[in-house]
Amino acid sequence: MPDRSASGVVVIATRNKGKVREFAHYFARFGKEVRSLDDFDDMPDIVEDGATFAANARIKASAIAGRLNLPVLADDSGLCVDALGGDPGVYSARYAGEHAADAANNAKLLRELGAVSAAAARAPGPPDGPEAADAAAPQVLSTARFVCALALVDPLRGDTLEAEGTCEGVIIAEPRGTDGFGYDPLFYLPERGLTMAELPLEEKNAISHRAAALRQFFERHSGRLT
Ligand SMILES: O=P(O)(O)OP(=O)(O)OP(=O)(O)OC[C@H]1O[C@@H](n2cnc3c(O)ncnc32)[C@H](O)[C@@H]1O
Ligand SMILES: [Mg+2]
Repeated sequence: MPDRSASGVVVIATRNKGKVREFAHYFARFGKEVRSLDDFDDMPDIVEDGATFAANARIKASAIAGRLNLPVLADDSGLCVDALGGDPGVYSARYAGEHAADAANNAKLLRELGAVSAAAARAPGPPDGPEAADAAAPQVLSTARFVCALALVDPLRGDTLEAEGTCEGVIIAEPRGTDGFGYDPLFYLPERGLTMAELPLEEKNAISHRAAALRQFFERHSGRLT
């Protein structure tokens, strides 16, 4: 039977441009283009009130798949910080309030972790003194992980496929790097000596929680999105 869900396009139920960039890069290797909610008119606002990342991914995918009558992939993701008992978790996007900007969420994360601005705390010193030491060894505030849950709701086949991935790291006291989005500038990968925001897109896409979730998706459900 021909795969009626096969096409050159993957529809993703997201308005997050950072996610779209990463998915577009990822699916390009399969010759697939990505469409997001910004590419369609009259898409509903979705209330992400699930208790887990997986529940929210299912909510987003099924809301849009029902509207378009097409297979739709959704990503619900976030940051879980051990020193904060797993927060902000499913509240990552709205940690500093509904529609909060990334900078506000990052500032709140540092406040909750009790970080004083290193610039304010640092006593004046020789140019190659404390600053140079900071660049090599950032101040670590907590261990943490990014989590990504994926759900593909396919109304043509009547099924829902899921996968989940994580990426371990630590939260540092001062942001570094300008790539990526969200909490990337505060999420440091000790084995790389870089934050997620210092990695080029192709490297983030090789090691991130989103990449891990996609890998699991393809292992479990081979052929369904490619
Ligand atoms: O719901 P959609 O429309 O997909 O977009 P969103 O930004 O609201 O996405 P989520 O509800 O999944 O919330 C995820 C938040 O977690 C953070 N986050 C997720 N993945 C991240 C990543 O790869 N790097 C940095 N922060 C990330 C970031 O703050 C996101 O806004
Ligand atoms: Mg969201």
